[in-house]
Amino acid sequence: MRRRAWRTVNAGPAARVNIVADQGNDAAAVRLYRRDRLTPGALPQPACAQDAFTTDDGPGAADDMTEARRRKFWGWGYEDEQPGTAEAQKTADLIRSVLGFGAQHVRTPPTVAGLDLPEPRLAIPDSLAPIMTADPYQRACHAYGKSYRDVVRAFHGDFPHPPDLVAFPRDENDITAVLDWCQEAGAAVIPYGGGTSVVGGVEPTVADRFAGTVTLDLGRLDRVLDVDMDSGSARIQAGATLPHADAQLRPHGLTLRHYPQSYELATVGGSVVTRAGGHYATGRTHLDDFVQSLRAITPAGLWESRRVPASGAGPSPDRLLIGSEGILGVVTQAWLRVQERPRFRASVSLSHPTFADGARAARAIVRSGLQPANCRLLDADEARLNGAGDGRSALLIVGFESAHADQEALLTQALDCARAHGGTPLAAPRVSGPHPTDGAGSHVATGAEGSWKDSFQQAPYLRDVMVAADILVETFETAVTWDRFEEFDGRVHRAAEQAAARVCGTAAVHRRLTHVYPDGAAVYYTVLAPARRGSEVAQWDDIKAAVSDVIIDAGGTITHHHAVGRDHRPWYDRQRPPLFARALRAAKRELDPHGVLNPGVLID
Ligand SMILES: Cc1cc2nc3c(=O)[nH]c(=O)nc-3n(C[C@H](O)[C@H](O)[C@H](O)COP(=O)(O)OP(=O)(O)OC[C@H]3O[C@@H](n4cnc5c(N)ncnc54)[C@H](O)[C@@H]3O)c2cc1C
Repeated sequence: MRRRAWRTVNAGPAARVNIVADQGNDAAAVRLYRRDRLTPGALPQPACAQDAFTTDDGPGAADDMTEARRRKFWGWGYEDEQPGTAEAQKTADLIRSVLGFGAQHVRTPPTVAGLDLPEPRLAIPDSLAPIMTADPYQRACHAYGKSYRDVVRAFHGDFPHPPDLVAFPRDENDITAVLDWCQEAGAAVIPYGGGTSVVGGVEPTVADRFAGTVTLDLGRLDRVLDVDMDSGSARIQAGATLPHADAQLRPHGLTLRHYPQSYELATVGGSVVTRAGGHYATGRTHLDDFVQSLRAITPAGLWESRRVPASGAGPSPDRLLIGSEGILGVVTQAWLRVQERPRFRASVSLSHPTFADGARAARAIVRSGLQPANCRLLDADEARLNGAGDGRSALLIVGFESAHADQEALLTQALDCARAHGGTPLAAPRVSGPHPTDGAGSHVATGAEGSWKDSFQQAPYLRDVMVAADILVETFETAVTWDRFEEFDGRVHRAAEQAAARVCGTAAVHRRLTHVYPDGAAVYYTVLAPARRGSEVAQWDDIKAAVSDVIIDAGGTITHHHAVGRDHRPWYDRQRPPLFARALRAAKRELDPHGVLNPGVLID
């Protein structure tokens, strides 16, 4: 007999968290979502920690944060979204009932007052006092990215190397001034966008030769500066969060349509330099393809590329900065290709007997020339955990969208491909449009598709609760060509299951295809296991090393969209051609002669 329990939790003035537990005999799902937010494009600009600064702020302004909406310094989202202990306990109990492991009692998160941060090794120079701070909250906030190992360490109050200072430049002159001062002072500079890196990209762990570290938070550079309606492009400052960029494009009927799972907090600049992948399964989904031209401040001066729709003039300057992860320069603005808001949509969800069957269907769809906006395959366990299946079959979600044309015929074609590979539609296809350009009354995901979408958007919030409940939850991702796909996926999945079971005693490893290409696919694995309090990072590092070795040995990439940072270095070093590493080092020497920009990332 199925039981459905609704619980509503007030988690703060702006947050109402609804927890849905949908439990059957052998199937259970936990979903946690906030209805008032998380609709891409409709989000208000989140006031960031750094928004407390205005251009009129004087020295030490960071200490006065009372009016600002502050990000959690240890986890995902904002302080006012953090549920109280009783509410977190209820959520944790539900999760434990689904997974079968987790602590009986959740731990309470740390407070800034309880932190024992090392003293800053650098003193703020008078010239930079209006934009720099050594405030403990800001230092803690900028000490880590948002991977599991980051959240765990922050949750434990473990902050051995926060940045000594945090700078909030107001313009490019400020960036130049910070870079100049850091070169003189022998300090390393860590460019910082939304801080959502999951690969140690913003963690200020640098060699002893540096006198200290300064994190350069781009959050004040957050405007859409120009919109070119004729060419369908916009000039956007690097520090704009993706929702804030979208909110500024919306009055023009435009959108970035770049939706990483970290959409809420990630920035335009951070996405460009990490070669981020949005969750459009095909077509234009990588930031690489959005970029028309870039502007950056390097320690050696200004870098700006010419804005043209395409060019055959030698190696692309933009391609050197895209993916440079803050080691070559600080990207300050980008001309990006933007899109008209979609008005027509069509989608369907299908069950497939196995993950491999579903993958063959996805391959057939993209090989036939179709470019669905969504073509996401969840294995049976992943579907169940997301409340989108009973754990017996894989789930394929296919969706099309367009600003101009009805999508029904394309969906029918995709449906035929999927059926030919054992797919069974779970419900009648949904076709809608034309919707108004403001998105009102548009296609709302329902059924399995809706369940998956809710879970997808809420995953980072849920992870904070899992950390408090001693549940290890982390993901890794890769990509491989179709000719090797099934063997590769089998090897990696087995390696993850074995490593997680060896390290944690028991574990669940789920996977999904996040992106499908005519020549291959990106696979994304989620590991859930009981964590040993105090050993979580060692546990994860052990599992991660085992699976990363297999990924590289089996011919995959160490990352499809999470970037390299510091954490992926050992495997990236094996993946890239040695001569390329030398060429990259030479470029860095030219642009950053003192090597102050993000040392340890990508190269030494
Ligand atoms: C829950 C979760 C889900 C995620 N989902 C996705 C996903 O779906 N797709 C995806 O691609 N990634 C995903 N990520 C990873 C992360 O969100 C991306 O790498 C994102 O692009 C980082 O953007 P950011 O603004 O937060 O950059 P940050 O984390 O601040 O920085 C990332 C790197 O870029 C550098 N940097 C930042 N801004 C600049 C700048 N202006 N100039 C020069 N260097 C800069 C930093 O030094 C660092 O090395 C996810 C992360 C989390 C926590």
